[in-house]
Amino acid sequence: MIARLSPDERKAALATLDGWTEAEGRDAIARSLRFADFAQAFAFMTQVALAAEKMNHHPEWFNVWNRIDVTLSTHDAGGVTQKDIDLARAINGAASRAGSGGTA
Ligand SMILES: C[C@H](O)[C@H](O)[C@H]1CNC2=NC(N)=NC(=O)C2=N1
Repeated sequence: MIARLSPDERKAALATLDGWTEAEGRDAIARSLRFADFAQAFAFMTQVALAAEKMNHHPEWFNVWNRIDVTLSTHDAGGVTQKDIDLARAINGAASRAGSGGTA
């Protein structure tokens, strides 16, 4: 089973991930994104869903209209692992392609 990152490792990884922060009250990382409208937000979610399936690593997310709140943690490990960092990087790539670099 993949190991959780240490607090220092997690901090170092977050420093390379625009828009991501430590989640409140749990061993997870989080980012909020805002798009032009719901259609753009949902198109982004579709891209991320395909990448998540490929990686077999899935986000916890909440969407209302043009906003998406994403939280990443590795359930099997009970905290943040390299898989979450990799998925966060894929999410940032999809966000910049979808025209939202902005953190809500
Ligand atoms: C059986 C399946 O491979 C596992 O449940 C995968 C699926 N996607 C996952 N996603 C996340 N975020 N954490 C996991 O531990 C995880 N495990």
